[in-house]
Amino acid sequence: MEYEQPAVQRTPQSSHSFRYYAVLPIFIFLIYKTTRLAVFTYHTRKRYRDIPSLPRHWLLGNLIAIGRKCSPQLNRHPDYGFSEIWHDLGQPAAFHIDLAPVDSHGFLIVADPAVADTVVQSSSEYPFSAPKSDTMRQSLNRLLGEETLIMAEGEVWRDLRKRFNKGFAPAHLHALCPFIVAQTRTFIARIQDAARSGQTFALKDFAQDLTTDVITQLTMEKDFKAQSVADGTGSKSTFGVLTASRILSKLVATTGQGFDPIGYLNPVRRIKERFYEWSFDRQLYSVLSLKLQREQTHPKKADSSAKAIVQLALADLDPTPALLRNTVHQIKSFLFAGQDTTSTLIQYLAYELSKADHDPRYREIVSSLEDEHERVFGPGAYSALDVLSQPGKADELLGDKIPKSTAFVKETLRLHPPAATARGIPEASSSTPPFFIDIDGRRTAIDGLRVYNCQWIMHRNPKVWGADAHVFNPARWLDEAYISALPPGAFRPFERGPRNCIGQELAMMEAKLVLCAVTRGLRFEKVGLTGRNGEREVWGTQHVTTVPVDGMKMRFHLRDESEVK
Ligand code: HEM
Repeated sequence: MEYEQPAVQRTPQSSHSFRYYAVLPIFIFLIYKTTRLAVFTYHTRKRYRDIPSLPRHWLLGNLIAIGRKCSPQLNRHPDYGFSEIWHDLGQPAAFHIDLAPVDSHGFLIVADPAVADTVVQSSSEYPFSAPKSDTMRQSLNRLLGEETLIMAEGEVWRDLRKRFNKGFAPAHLHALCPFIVAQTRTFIARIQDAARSGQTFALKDFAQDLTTDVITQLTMEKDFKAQSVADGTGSKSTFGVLTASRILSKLVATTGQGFDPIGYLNPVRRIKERFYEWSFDRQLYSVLSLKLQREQTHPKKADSSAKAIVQLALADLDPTPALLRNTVHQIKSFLFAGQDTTSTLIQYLAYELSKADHDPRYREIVSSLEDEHERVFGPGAYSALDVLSQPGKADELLGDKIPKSTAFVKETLRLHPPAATARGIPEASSSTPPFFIDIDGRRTAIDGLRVYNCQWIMHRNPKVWGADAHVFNPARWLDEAYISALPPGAFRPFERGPRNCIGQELAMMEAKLVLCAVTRGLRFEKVGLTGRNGEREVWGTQHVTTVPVDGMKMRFHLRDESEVK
C-alpha cells in the first residue's frame, strides 16, 4: 500500500513538470525578446531625443500619431501627414518620427534645403553622397532589377552612371528631339479624338503612354506603341511587355508602400510578382539582344548623334549575357523612374492650364504663355511641333528662348513634386564617424536614421519661398533678384548632388515641348477636384512616386481657330 500511493501521485506531477520544462524556454525567450525591445526602445528614444518630434509615447513613440496622419484610409501621400506634423511642431528644419519599438531607425523628415544638401552632397565620408535607404531596396527590387543604377552604391554606381550619362546629356537628347515631337503628335491626336467625343477621361492614361513611348524609343530605339495599340493587344496584351511592366509596378506599389502586411505575405501576389518580373525581363532582354545583333550587322555611323541611349552606354563593350542582363535592369529603371514622374508633371501642367477658365489671374498667365509661343514658333495652334521637329531647333529654342514656358514648368514642379529621395545613414562605428547635421542652429548626430528629403514641404516652405509659397506664380522665376536670394538647393524636384536625376533634361524637355504644343490648341477642363468654388483641389497619392489621386479626370476641348494666336 505504501508503495502504491506515491506511484499514483507521481504521474500528474511528472506531467506537470514536463509541461513546465517545455514552456520554460519559450517563456525565457519571450522575456529575452521583451527586454531587448525595451532596452533598444529606451536607447533609440534617448539617442534622438534632441531632434524635434511630436511627443513620444513611452512605449509606442510616434506610431499612433503617424498611423493617424499617414493612414492608407486617407488615400493621400504621406507628405501631407508630414506637412501637418511639421506645422504642429512650428516648422523646424527637420523632425524625427520615432517608430521604435517597431523599427529601430525611424525617419528624419527634412524641411530645409541646407539640411537636405548635407545628406545628398558628396562628403569625405560619402563621396557619392549618403547611401540610399534600405526601404527603397526592399520594395523596388523586382521592378527595377537587382543591378539597378537607382540602388547601386559606390564604384559600381559610379561606373554605371558614367556609362549612361552620355545618353542623357542635353546635346544628345536635343538630337533625339524629332522622335519626341513625333510621339507628342500622337499624344495630341489622341486628345483631339477624346475632345470630339465630349466624354471625361483620365489624362494619366494619355500622358503615361506618351512617356512610355518616349523612354523606350530613346533608350533602345524600340517603339512599343503604347499610344497606338488598343488595350489587350500587342505590348498591352495579357503577356505583353507593357502589361508586365504596369502590373509589376502596381503590385510593388501596393505591397511595398504603406502598411499592408496581408498583401506583403500573400503568396499569390508573390507568385504574380515573380511571373511578371520574369516576363518583363525576358522580353526586354530579347529586344535588346536583337537590337545589338542588328547593330553589329548594320552598324550606324560612329558619329551618329541619334543613337539610342543603351547603344552609347554599351559602345566598345563586349555584349556578354551578364552585361545584357545588367542593361535590362537599367532600362527597367529608366521606365520606372521616368514614366510616372514625367506623366504626373504633364498632368499637373494641364491642371494649372485648366484654371485659366475660371481664374483671371491664371488667364493672364496663360495668355502671356501664348504670346511667347507665337513669338518663338510663329502662328498656328501646333506650330511649335513643326518648328521643333527640324534638326537643331530644340537646342536653339528650348533653352532661354522660352523663359515663360520654363517658368511655368518649374512652378508646376515646385508645387507638385512627383518624387523625392530616402537615404539611410549608416551607424557610426570605429571606421565610420557620426553624421552631423545642423537643425535650426543645433549640431545633431543622425547616424542610424533614415532620412527623407521632403520636397513637398521644402517647396512650400515660407521661410524659403516667402509668404506666397503656396501660390502658383511662374513670374517668380523671372524675377532675378528673388531667385538669387533663394537659399542653395531651394528647388530640388530632381534632387541634388551626385545622385540627382539622370533624366532631368529629358523630363524638362518633354514637359516644355508638351506645354508649347498644347497651350494654343487645347483647353483642359478639370472634372471633380477642381479647387473651384470650395471644391477640394486634386491631391497626390502614393504609387511608388506621387501621382494625382483621380488620374487627373478631365474633359478636353479643341480651341476655336479664332482664339488661337
Ligand atoms: C518629372 C520627372 C522626373 C522627376 C521629378 C524625377 C525625380 C528624380 C529624383 C528625385 C531622383 C532621386 C531619387 C533618389 O535619390 O532616390 C531621381 C533619380 C533618378 N531618375 Fe528621375 N525624375 C524624373 C524623370 C526621370 C526620367 C525621364 C528618367 C529616365 C528616363 C529618370 C531616371 C532617373 C534615374 C535613373 C535616377 C537614379 C539616378 C542615380 O541614382 O544615379 N528620371 N529622379
